[in-house]
Amino acid sequence: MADAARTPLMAGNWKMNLNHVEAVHLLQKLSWTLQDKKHDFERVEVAVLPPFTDIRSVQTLVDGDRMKIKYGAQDVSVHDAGAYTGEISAAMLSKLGCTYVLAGHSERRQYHHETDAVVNAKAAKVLEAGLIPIVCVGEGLEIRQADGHVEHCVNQIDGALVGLKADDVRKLVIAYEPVWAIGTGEVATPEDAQEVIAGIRGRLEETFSPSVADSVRILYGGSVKMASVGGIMAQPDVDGCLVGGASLQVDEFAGICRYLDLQLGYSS
Ligand SMILES: O=C(CO)COP(=O)(O)O
Repeated sequence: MADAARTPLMAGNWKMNLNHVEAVHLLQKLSWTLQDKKHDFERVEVAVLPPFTDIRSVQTLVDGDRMKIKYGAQDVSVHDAGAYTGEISAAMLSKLGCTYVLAGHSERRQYHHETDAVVNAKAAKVLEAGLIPIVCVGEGLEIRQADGHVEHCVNQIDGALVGLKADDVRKLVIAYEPVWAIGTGEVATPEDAQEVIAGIRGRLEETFSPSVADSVRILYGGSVKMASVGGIMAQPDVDGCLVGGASLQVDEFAGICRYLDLQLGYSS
């Protein structure tokens, strides 16, 4: 089990799915399901990361129903304001009540050529706006096969966190998502997840301090399902999951959020 001082976080990355009407339906159902099962949000935090166009509707619903589900965005601009057509600033996301913002998801790195320097600039903007970046790292299949996965992810972390203050790093969330496990049904073994996540935590200790390393929540992502979440969460350094496909299915995502209850054999 992960350190009890770090509250587990289950975050659903909806990617480019669900318009704002569908988003409201899914979130309402998720909230009812978790409420019905008396989910303790202090014990396992739950968040959703909808497309930008859904966030205002999500905010209205969360505020109106006083939901304890948190929400955030999948990306952010490195700029503050001005002539940057199509961009969304961290301040705009803050105004919408976001808690989290993904920085450097592998799909952004792959399709939009985001480098570690860009991810670093995005993380800094998110922190400046008082929000929490979820900094994503992960290796492709070739790197894994060449046994370079821990080094690769640790280097990505070095690049993404350069210049950040220890007190800011303490607040952030990191997600380890092996690219070969995203959307493939190919879930990393719990030991695979633990190996890389422990490597990242070790590097945080070296670069910052043991107390910073102990504070940072590090999630696993890649084909997480209700059936696999228990084994992953049993690892000492894994503090939650970043869930893609399964977060679009209410029962599946609610089951992932309720992994502790289901393990303890409470009603399912
Ligand atoms: O990329 C992911 C979450 O950010 C993982 O996606 P899947 O859970 O669909 O593999």
